Amino acid sequence: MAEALVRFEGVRKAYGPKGAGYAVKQLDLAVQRGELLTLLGPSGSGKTTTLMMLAGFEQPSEGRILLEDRDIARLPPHKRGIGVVFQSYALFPHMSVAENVAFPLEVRGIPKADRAARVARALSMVRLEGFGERRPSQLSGGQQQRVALARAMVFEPPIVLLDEPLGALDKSLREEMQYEIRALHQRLGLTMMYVTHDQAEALTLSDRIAVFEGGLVRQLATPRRIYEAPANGFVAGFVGENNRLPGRVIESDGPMVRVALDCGPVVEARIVDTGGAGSRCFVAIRPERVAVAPVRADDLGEGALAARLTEAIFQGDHLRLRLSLGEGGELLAKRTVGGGPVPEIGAIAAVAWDANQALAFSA
Ligand SMILES: Nc1ncnc2c1ncn2[C@@H]1O[C@H](COP(=O)(O)OP(=O)(O)OP(=O)(O)O)[C@@H](O)[C@H]1O
Repeated sequence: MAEALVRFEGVRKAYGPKGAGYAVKQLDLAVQRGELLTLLGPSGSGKTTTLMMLAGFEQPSEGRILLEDRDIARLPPHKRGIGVVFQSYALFPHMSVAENVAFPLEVRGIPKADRAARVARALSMVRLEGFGERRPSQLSGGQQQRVALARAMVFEPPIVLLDEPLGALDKSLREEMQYEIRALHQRLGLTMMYVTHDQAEALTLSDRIAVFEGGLVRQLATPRRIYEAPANGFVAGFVGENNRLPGRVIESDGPMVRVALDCGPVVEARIVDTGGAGSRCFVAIRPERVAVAPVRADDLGEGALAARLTEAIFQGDHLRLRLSLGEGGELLAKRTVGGGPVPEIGAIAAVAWDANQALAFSA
């Protein structure tokens, strides 16, 4: 069992009077030593509030926060020894890069003689050797964010918190920095808590992801499990693309359920959290799991459904196919380029998927 570095125990947070609602409703969460844990969720779901309570800029209304088994709820931020990186780089513009990185050491009373070597080491970790004399304004956005990262790591904190640190960067730089942060985390064995609303970023970076909604963690698991085995309809819809086919439960049989889709067809799916016969539900199936083939001689093939291809968009490594299914149903499929014949636009196509890959959620 990995060891917990940080523990949130029964934490709740109301900003105003409690009757007005909680920004964090109930949080029991352990961050393991050496892991990169991402808090992922839509705007307003409580991610930043959680991070701020750990950093010490907000106080929980209830519950305890433990760092290395010590309750830190009453400690001010600078006594917690936690590194924080925000979206806005928050570098001091009038100081050089080296002075910015040295600042946390100065505040902690590290002798001047020791500072230079530690600053140089932190700058080399983020590949900014030789940039120490520059001012932040003489650096690109990505470089400034690396300085902020160096400043958060220079005093070797037990955990580094990052709140949408790449939010201000353009897409390609963002992706490059994601790999850099991940590499840094792995190389140094750093424990990190990372906030983002970008699910692709969370999948790329994380050891584990906590998916937030409405002040609650809806699932806590590895990126792979979050993607392949979402615990509820919210996670299925929020992480990655998913077809959502509404319908009604006909009957369940062991782990499987038969669903009459609102658009007409009856399909089988694996039960996640559906109710009994007659209850509303939806079936989620990933676009890459939907096989699409031209119909030959009016024969759909066993287990396939008939759908009309309405759109095919070339996206380089794959085709995005849009299909209409039955009465008013819409289905998205992805297939690799060169992966067999594609039906013509407007033609009836045979669509099929493995029933085990279709997940049924209560609606
Ligand atoms: N200082 C504050 N005073 C009052 N309410 C706040 C404050 N900060 C956040 N809230 C409210 O608490 C809830 C959770 O906000 P929080 O910033 O934690 O969400 P988030 O998931 O980080 O969203 P975002 O991605 O937009 O930053 C929201 O409803 C928000 O309006």
